[in-house]
Amino acid sequence: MSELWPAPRPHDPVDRRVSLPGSKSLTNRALVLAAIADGPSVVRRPLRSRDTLLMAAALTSLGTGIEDTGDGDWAVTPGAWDRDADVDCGLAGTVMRFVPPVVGLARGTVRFDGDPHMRLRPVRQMLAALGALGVRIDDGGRGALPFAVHGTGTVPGGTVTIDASASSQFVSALLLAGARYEHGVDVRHVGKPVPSLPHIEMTVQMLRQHGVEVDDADANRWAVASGTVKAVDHDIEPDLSNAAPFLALGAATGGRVTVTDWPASTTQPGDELREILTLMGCEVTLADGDLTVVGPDRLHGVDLDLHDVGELTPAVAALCALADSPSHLRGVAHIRGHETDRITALAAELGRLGADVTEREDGLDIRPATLHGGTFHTYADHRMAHAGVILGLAVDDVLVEDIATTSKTFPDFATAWSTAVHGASS
Ligand SMILES: O=C(O)C1=C[C@@H](OP(=O)(O)O)[C@@H](O)[C@H](O)C1
Ligand SMILES: C=C(OP(=O)(O)O)C(=O)O
Repeated sequence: MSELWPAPRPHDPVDRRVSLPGSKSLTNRALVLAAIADGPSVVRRPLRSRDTLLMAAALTSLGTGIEDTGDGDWAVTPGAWDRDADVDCGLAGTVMRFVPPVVGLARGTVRFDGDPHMRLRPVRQMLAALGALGVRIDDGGRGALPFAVHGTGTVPGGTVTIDASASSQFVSALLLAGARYEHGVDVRHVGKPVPSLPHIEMTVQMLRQHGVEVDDADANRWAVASGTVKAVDHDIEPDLSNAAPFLALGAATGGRVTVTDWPASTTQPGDELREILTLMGCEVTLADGDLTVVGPDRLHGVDLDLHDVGELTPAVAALCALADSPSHLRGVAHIRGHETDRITALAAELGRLGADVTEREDGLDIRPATLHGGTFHTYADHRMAHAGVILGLAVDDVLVEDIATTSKTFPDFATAWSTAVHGASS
C-alpha cells in the first residue's frame, strides 16, 4: 500500500491568504494552440504539474520548441512536425484527447499510451470522429489506449457527428485542431447532454483569442472555420477547481480563507464554488481579485446538479459529509470515467469514515452522520486526495493514501496544504 499521510487538522478557525498555481485546463489549451500557431508566443505563469509537463513533452516530441524563459514562463515555438514519436498520456484526459487531432497535421506515426487506468478512460467516440474527419488511427479495434495516429501533414476535416456525453474533451479536442484542417470542422453532438460545457466555452473563447472563427450559436453544434491560428501570448489564471480544498478550509472550520488573483470573469468551472459555498452557508465575497470565504458554524447540505462542473464533485461531496442536513449531488454519471470511478470511490471512502452515503447512477446522496478517522483511499485521483484532506479538517486521524497523486495538477500540494492549515512556520 502507498504511504499514508496524516491529514492536518487545525485547532482553531483559520485566517489565511492563499495564492494558487495556474489552471491545468487553460495551460494545456494554451500549449496546444501555441504549438499550431503561426509564430512563437509565450504562456505566462503556466501550471507546471504532471498533466501539463506531459502535454509539453508530447508537443516537444512532435517537434515543438518549449523553453523556460527563466522567470517561470514558457516560450513556445511551432516546429516542423516531421517525425515519429511516443506520447505518454499519464492519467491526463487533456493529453489523450487534445493531442491526437493535432497529430493529423504532423508527418509521422505517433503512438499513445498512459497509466494503466488511462486505458479504461473513454476516447472511442473521439477516435471514430477523428477517423471520419480523415485522420488514420490504429487502435486495434479497442477504442482505447494504446493507439497510433498516422499523420500525413494535412487533414480534410468537415462535418462530423459525435456522442460527446462521456466527455466534453472530445469536442474541445476537435475544435482546437479544426482551424488547421482543410475544411475546418463542424462538430454536431448527438446523445445525452454533453457534460462540462464551461470547458467547451473555454475552448471557444481561447480559439477566438487566436483569431479563429467559431460558430457556437446553436446548442450541440460548434463550427470552426479553416484558417490561421494567430500566435498570441496567454496569462494563465489560477486553477479555480484546485481552489476547492483551500476554500473548504475556511468553510469547514468556521474560519476565513482568501484566494488571491481570482478572475473577475472566467470560463473556469471552479468559479461556481462561489455559488455552491454560499448555498452551504458560507459568506463569500469577491473584491479586487480576492475571493474570501468565511465558514458558518455548521455547513448546510445542498441539492445540486453538478453536470457542468463535475470535477468539483469530490470536494463538494466531502463538504456535504460535514453538513448538518442531507445533500443530493446529481447529474454526474460521466465522472465514473474520470481518473477513477469517482461516484463509487466517493461512496466507498466517505462511507469508510462513517458517512451515510447512497451511491446513485448519476451521483450521491449524503446524510449527516458522525465521522471517525481511518484510511482514505485515493485511487491515483488528485481530487479524491482533496476530498480526503477536507474530511481531515473536521475529523481526527484521517490518513490519506498517496497524497503525492495530487501532483497531477498541483506541485507539492502536501506542503501548500499543511501551510494553509497550520500557517507558515516562522
Ligand atoms: O477540457 C478540460 O480541460 C476538462 C474538461 C472536463 O472533462 P469532462 O468533460 O471529461 O468532465 C473536466 O472534468 C476536466 O477536468 C478538464
Ligand atoms: C477529470 C479531470 O481530469 P482530466 O483532464 O484528466 O480529465 C480532473 O482534473 O478532474
